[in-house]
This record gives sequence, C-alpha cells and structure tokens, in this order.
Amino acid sequence: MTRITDITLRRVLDSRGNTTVEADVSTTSGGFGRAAAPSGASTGEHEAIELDAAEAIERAEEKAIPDLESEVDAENQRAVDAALREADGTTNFSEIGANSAVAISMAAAKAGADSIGIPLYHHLGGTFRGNTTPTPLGNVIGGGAHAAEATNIQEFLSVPVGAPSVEEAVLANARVHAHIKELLQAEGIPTNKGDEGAWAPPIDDAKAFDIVDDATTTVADELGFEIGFGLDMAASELHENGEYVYDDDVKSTAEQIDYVEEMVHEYGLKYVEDPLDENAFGEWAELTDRVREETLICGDDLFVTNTSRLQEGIEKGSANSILIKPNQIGTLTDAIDAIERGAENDIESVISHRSGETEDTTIAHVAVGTDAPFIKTGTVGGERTAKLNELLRIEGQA
Ligand SMILES: C=C(OP(=O)(O)O)C(=O)O
Ligand SMILES: [Mg+2]
Repeated sequence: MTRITDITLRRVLDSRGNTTVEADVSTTSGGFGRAAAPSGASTGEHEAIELDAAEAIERAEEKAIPDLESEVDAENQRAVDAALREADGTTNFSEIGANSAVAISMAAAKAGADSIGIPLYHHLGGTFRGNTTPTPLGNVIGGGAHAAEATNIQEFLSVPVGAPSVEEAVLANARVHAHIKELLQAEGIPTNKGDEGAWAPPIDDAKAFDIVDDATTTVADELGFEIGFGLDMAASELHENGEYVYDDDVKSTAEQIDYVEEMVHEYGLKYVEDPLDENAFGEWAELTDRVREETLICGDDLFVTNTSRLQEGIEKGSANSILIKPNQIGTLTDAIDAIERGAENDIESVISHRSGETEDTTIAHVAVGTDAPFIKTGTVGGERTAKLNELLRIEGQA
C-alpha cells in the first residue's frame, strides 16, 4: 500500500493561453505524478462542470485534498477516484470542478505507476491488456468552434487505416497536413490555423472535402498504404430550432441524415463524429442503421464519456463508436468504465484530446492501456505532438 502524501494544485496555461489546473501527487514510497486538465470549446451540454481554474483549485483544496492526503492508496485508482467523487458529492463535479478532479485523478495514476515502477499504460491496462496500438485520427482542416471564417464542419480528419505501425500512421498524418498546405497555397488560399493546429482556410465544406480527399489519396499512393478520412461535424454547434444551419444551407434533420449518408458513400468516410444533435438518440440510430457496415458513427457530445448516456445509446442503437475525453466525466475510472462498457457492446473507443490542451500525455497511455482502436490528438503543434511522440515511445517499448 502506497498512500498519497501530498497533492499540490497550481494554475498553468493551456494551448489557447487560458489558465487550467495542474496537479502534483506524491506518495509514501517516493512516487510522483503530474497532470493537467484540458479544456473544450465545443463542449457538450451534459459534460461535467469545468470551473474557473483558481476557483476549482480553491474548492478542491478545501473539500477534496484533506480526504485524499494520508488516506488513499495511490496504486488503487478506483479508490482515488471514489474518494474524489465522495468529496465532491455531486454527479457532475460542480463542487470542486471537473478540471481539478481530472488533474488529480490523472496525476494520482501517474504517481501510482511511479510507485510500482511501471509505465502508466501498464498500470492502467495490466499484463494482459492486449497488443493493439491505436490508429491516430489527425485533424488536418477545421473550423466550427475552433476557428472563425473557416469550414462549418469542425474537423476533417486523416485516418491512416492501412499504416503498419503507429510510427508510420503519425508520419502519414503529418504528411497529409503538409500536403494540404501545398494544395491551398497553389490556389492562393490563406493558410490560417485553428485551435488544434489544423488548417483553417476560408473555404466551404465542399471544397474541404475535395482537398482532403486529394491529399489523403496522394499521400496514400506515396506511402503505399490506405489513408482514408473522416469528420467531426460537431453538429450540436450547427443545430438551431430543430435545423442544421450552414453558411450556405439549412438542413432539416432528415436532410442532415441523407447528407451524411451521401458523404459516407461519396468519399468512403471511415469515421463521422457528432453528425447530429447531442440529444437526438433516435435520429442517430436512424443514421447508424444506414451506414454501420461502412463507417464509425462516433458519439462525443452525445455520450460525454458517461456510461448512463452510453447505455441509452446502446439500447437505442445510436452509434457504433464513443469518444472518450476524461475531463468530460472527471475521473480515469469513469472514462475506463465507459471504454469497457463500449467494448462489451461492440462500440469502438476513440481516446481524445480537447481543443485546449497542455503537454500532458495521459491519453496516449489510456489508449494503449485499454487497447483502444483509435486516438484523436491532432497532427502538429507541441501540445498535440506531445501525445503522438509519447505513443511513439510506448510503441518502442511495449
Ligand atoms: C476535441 C473536440 O473539441 P473540443 O475540445 O472543443 O470539444 C471535439 O469536439 O471532439
Ligand atoms: Mg467532437
């Protein structure tokens, strides 16, 4: 048993220049872990509550840290997270803030792994975790809530399904990103960037489909393995009074479903995240029914990494994939429970960053430790490559 001795919280900057919560956790056996909370821009309405960083720190110092220090075994992640939940006392971490909760949860996991002297992915997943290395989904063109005057669809994602290794997949996404710059420049289109490092050019969605299709096909030919692409439509951001509002069009729900089905067929999309509103479980099921054999329909704002919402989606057949963002739910235990519930029901997990990120690499370990098939963590930019480079290190040692 290795008890937590000290927890220190501080404010640090995230990639948007906003303050976020960083936690340091130390243990009786000299173990140490540090982790920082990410932050979303296109947040789901059912996510756990993020408080202002200073307020979250003050409240966690008062209400949670006294119940953890000298009390909880850092090697027992379920016990750490149960203590956090009990100290908060709400279902959505509105007392201490999901940003304080997730930073402490992740830092404690690292301290637990350090105490035992094993890598975090091994601590989380154990010896028989499986041997999948996740395919990285790389955001290469984006707009929506992540960039002004760009595409309505939030993310166009390179999906290197044929890559023989993580290393080749990571390099393929970087190559697609670079090639898109060449294509944009050749047409004199400005190469602004959005919050996640994707190009955010002032083009419409139809043009972005063509450019990403061109770039992924060209790079696939160059590298000799299949690279498809996918989308995060973040459709709750487009949804107004029962319709989906684009710059150049307004679609009814039925038209939105037809549009997504058409794009899946026309471009062979490998992945479509949040194609419909975050409360439309039944309409999601209609779309999933039409395309489940061809693509992954992934719930981000729909499920918010919450097993109760995932259970509703399983019962209704709403999706065949779930996005996992630990800060949406507040603890690693809850995130891993959602991954496991998904796996038991043929729902594929995609472990994900947020648009506001830090150098923290926990999600790379969560993806490997849980044998997740995919990770979504950008393509370029230091806070994105931190996770990708950690995956390369893990691939080298696992
Ligand atoms: C990463 C995403 O963006 P955000 O963090 O802004 O929710 C997303 O929507 O999947
Ligand atoms: Mg999303």
